[in-house]
Amino acid sequence: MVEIKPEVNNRRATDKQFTLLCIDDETANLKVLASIFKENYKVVVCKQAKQGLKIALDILPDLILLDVVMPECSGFELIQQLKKEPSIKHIPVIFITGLQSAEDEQKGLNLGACDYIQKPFNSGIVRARVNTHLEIIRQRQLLERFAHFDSLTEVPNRRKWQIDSESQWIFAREHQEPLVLGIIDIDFFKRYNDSYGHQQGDIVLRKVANSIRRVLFDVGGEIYRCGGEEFYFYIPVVKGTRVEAVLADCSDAVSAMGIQHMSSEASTILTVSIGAIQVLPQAKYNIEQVIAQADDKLYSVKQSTRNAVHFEHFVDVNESGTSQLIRV
Ligand SMILES: Nc1nc2c(ncn2[C@@H]2O[C@H](COP(=O)(O)OP(=O)(O)OP(=O)(O)O)[C@@H](O)[C@H]2O)c(=O)[nH]1
Repeated sequence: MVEIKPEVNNRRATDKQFTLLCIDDETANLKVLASIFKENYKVVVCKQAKQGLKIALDILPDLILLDVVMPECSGFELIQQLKKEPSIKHIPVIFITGLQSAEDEQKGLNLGACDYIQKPFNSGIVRARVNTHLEIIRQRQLLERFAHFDSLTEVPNRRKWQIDSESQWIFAREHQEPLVLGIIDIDFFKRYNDSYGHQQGDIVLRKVANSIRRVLFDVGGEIYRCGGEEFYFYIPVVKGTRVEAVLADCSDAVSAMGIQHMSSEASTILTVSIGAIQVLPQAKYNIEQVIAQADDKLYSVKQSTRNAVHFEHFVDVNESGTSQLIRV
């Protein structure tokens, strides 16, 4: 059983190991819940409702077990706050409470709880109910994985790009932070397939995607397979992000694998071309316009040497048709 302070920056829950957050003002109840679940799950306990909200935001648990009657903030109040937070509103909440009336149970469920367990509870029943909800979560995560990840390369797909690029865009706009959007394309990949076979081409696609993904991961970015051998990516630009260096690292990560490509005109090894645009998101333009410019940059690489990065700041074409460089 771990009791944690909200300021501690805990690791996020992964789908390998479920994390339960138990919020109850009674230490004895927390001990019982922890003893039931600690063998199979990571259990985080918290004695104060308000702290519970902070912890939930911090660790993103898979499931929350919530008492109702607590000093300073009831479980009914807390669930309403939890459901207002975009990053945690999807997390299932089970009330575990001494309140036994049908009205209270109805209220709890109407507030968005997925289950309502009355105290004193039977350990076996609590375990069974929690396991059922975790199984639903497991299934949902699996479905999301199928829906959002490319099965060949295992990087996120176009559908996920649409979701993530939108939220990155909104975040950057709200925080007035620049964002880089770009496209990566493997050079002479048709010839690679023709020379080394489609199966080998598949292996290379996976290697390329994941080598770049590792580079982007370090700077909070992500790569998406949006076409056969075309990948979109974003990089959030925060203080200290050296965008040119990151883009060069992406290109170098592919070259460093030293994958032989004798029919390429760009090199004797497999290389990529990258077009990228940095933008300070504003309401008057959108992701598609920026990606279109990144595509122009990619096209210009493909028309020249390939195996290179063309990177620029977003150019806004105003109503009079003249271009204007947006300062970022
Ligand atoms: N092995 C494999 N090949 C793919 C897959 N998806 C698309 N491709 C191939 O990627 C190649 C893309 O070819 P082109 O669009 O002509 O581009 P390119 O040969 O890379 O030429 P440039 O982009 O101009 O350097 C095609 O031959 C497709 O068959 C895939 O999932 N696996």
